[in-house]
Amino acid sequence: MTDLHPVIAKVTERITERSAATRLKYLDLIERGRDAGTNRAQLSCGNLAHGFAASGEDKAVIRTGRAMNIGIITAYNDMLSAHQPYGRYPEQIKIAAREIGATAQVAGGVPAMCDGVTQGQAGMDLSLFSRDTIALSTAVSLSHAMFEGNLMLGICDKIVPGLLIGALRFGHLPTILIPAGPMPSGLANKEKVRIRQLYAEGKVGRDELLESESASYHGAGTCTFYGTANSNQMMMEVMGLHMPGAAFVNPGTKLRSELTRAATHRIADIGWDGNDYRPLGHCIDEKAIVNAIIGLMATGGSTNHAIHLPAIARAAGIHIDWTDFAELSDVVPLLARVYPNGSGDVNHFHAAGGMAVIIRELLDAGLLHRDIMTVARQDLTDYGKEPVLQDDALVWQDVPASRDEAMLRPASNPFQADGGMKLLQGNLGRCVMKVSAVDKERWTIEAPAAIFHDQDDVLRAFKAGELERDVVVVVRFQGPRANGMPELHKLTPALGVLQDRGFKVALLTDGRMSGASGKVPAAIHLSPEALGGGPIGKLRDGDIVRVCAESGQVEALVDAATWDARDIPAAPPPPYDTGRELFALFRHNSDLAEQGASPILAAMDAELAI
Ligand SMILES: O=C(O)[C@H](O)[C@@H](O)[C@H](O)[C@H](O)COP(=O)(O)O
Ligand code: SF4
Repeated sequence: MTDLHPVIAKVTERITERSAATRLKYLDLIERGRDAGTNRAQLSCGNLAHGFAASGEDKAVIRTGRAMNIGIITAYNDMLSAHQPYGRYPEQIKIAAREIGATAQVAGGVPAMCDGVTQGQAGMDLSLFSRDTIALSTAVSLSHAMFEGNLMLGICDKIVPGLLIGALRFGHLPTILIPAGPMPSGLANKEKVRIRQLYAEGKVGRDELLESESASYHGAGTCTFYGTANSNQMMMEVMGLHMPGAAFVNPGTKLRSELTRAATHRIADIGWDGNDYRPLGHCIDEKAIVNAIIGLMATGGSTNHAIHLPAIARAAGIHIDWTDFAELSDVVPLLARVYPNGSGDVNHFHAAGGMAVIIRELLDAGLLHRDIMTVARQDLTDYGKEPVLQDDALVWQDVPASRDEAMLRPASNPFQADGGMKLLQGNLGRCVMKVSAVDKERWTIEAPAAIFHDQDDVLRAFKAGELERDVVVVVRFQGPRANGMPELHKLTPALGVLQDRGFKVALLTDGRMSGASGKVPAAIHLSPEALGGGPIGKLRDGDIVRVCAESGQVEALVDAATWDARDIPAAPPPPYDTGRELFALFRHNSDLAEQGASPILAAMDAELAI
């Protein structure tokens, strides 16, 4: 067994020191939450009667208060293919709870946006702030204080981060995330993208495009690319917040339902009345957060977590930054190539050994914290195994080696020596670039800027043939305070066409990209954003811009006198319609992407004077 890598130990220690005061305040909060605050013992008879009035066959048990009453937070809706299976989960969970003498009630529902449905549309401007909306909805649900355990049904992009942010403020509760798994593989992602690029070039029509998209996104379950949703699933494994190996088991299978049943039984074992209390606020500590960053680097996970993880950590009193990400990225090898970082999808990844291999390989190489409080019986060791049914019984088995080294490799023979998420900084600010899906010769792009304030204008310029050259496409006023920091993933096919035509192409933005974006170098989350005076606002058409993932540079190659004399152009009008005006409060109070772009945490920290 190899000792923990010294850089991982150093970064963990730095985070722990940086967070000491806020973490202590947080631990005190959850201590009080258990003993004197948010639980049934504090409720009056009237409160309790309201709480169990409609609980039917569970009423007698809930009324006695002698068994765990489990709160279920559900993000069910029919918009996300990933969440559609959750419709029947509460009934399954209630039955499983009764099997062990416990009870379960739906504490509340949270909204969930499908970024695939809103991609490129006005709704995408609500996407990032839907995370904080979910956190607030989780708090409203748990504020009923009727529960001694918390099971959360959420998978996709902003939903898991939002659920964790909200639940962490009730961190005295043992909490398990229950996934529903990926849809079976349909049309290969690479073929889907090929048809998209043909459509962008006008070589196929809308009918053929719709046929291709429908063959790719064809059923219930999470989309099979390795984007933000499946990065969430990976993170829940390396943080020990799922039942081990639950991440990528398909919906509608017996194994899936047995894992849901096991989570329900397990939550009752780890409450404060037992001898194995595992509250969420102790499970998510500095080591678990570092494990999540390491998991992102080892698997080529979504850049969106460079924003969500700082927010999740802050909700637990822990402060991380992009320098932490970059230093961990430098020492964590890339062990998986799942689309867009490779051609296989998450089903192929799981069949190859999936998270069990990733975790065991990283643990054995001293590249993960093993000694974290997980929801399973032991520490993270339990997560280096995969769940299977033996004679219909759920067991966990070793996975000695990858079953497909074309997409999953041992730490002794990685795809890349580092994790591929780079920190870039310079006279334009700080940003991140994921290079695990970018060919090495495109890690440095130096070209004239083409400036846009709207992604649709980029597509209009592309269609008009105005971008047929080496170009750094700059899309600004896309930050959280400007328009809610949408993903600009709709640009990927057009930029991919330009790149395939042999041009040197890069995207530079204070906005975001999808976790599914990939082959075009994109320097994103540029902070400070244009609105409010960020230097990206000083750029002009034709300026030479250099983005370099090797040297970590993002520079405008403009002489200092000219640069200093420039002002920032007027911002576009704030977004209006599709409910976007309702989120003005969030835009006006958001903090930096590197801090989590969270209006609710910014206001909370200000009020707590943290
Ligand atoms: O961060 C992510 O992973 C994306 O937000 C993803 O959830 C979104 O659904 C993409 O838009 C899907 O990709 P397509 O838009 O290419 O289908
Ligand atoms: S992965 Fe993205 S597109 Fe697929 S269901 Fe989740 S949010 Fe929607």
